[in-house]
Amino acid sequence: MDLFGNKRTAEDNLLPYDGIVNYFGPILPPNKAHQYFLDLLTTIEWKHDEAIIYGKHIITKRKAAWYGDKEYEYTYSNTTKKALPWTKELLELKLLIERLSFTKFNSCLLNLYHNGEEGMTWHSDDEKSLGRNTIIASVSLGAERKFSFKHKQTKATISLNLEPGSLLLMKGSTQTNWLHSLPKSKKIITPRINLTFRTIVDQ
Ligand SMILES: O=C(O)CCC(=O)C(=O)O
Ligand SMILES: [Fe+2]
Repeated sequence: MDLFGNKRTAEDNLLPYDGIVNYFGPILPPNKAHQYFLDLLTTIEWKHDEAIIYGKHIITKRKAAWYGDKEYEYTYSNTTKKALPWTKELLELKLLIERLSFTKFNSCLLNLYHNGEEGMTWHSDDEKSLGRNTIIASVSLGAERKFSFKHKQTKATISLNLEPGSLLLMKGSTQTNWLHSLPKSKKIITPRINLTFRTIVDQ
């Protein structure tokens, strides 16, 4: 709801300037969202992420996985992953998201946060392989979590709750001008899965 009692819709831009973020709210009924959550828990090849940060070998508590049309390579924090072939559930979700966003995606990064002690620090998804003004579609399953944006220059921040079964689109110059994060919270004791559908420009 805004100040005037009007309901927010997917057309509203959550960012005041320098980028576009659309929140669709739940796009799956609760029972379907829960079934996808359970299916993805067992069918995805979850692995603890390894990273080299300040020369130190780190193994994250959070688990991750990388899928795509081809064996796309995904590199961050000095480690590289090769995309695995789509599973049945991922293809179904990809088709649904493509219909709602009028956008084609060729890859998906998944994250599994076991509870609120796991999160993701401020970053932008501005890897060269995504190209400029890339569109990222983020689907959330499981625990509801807070998600925040911070402008790189003005430091303005915007937060929202990502509900289970919901869709969030980040587009335009969002990744150039804004950071985003999934803050940790001691109150959250149940797991969450996040899928970010992406488009890798040809490698
Ligand atoms: O878990 C989330 O909602 C965000 C994940 C994210 O920012 C990413 O995978 O780049
Ligand atoms: Fe991100």
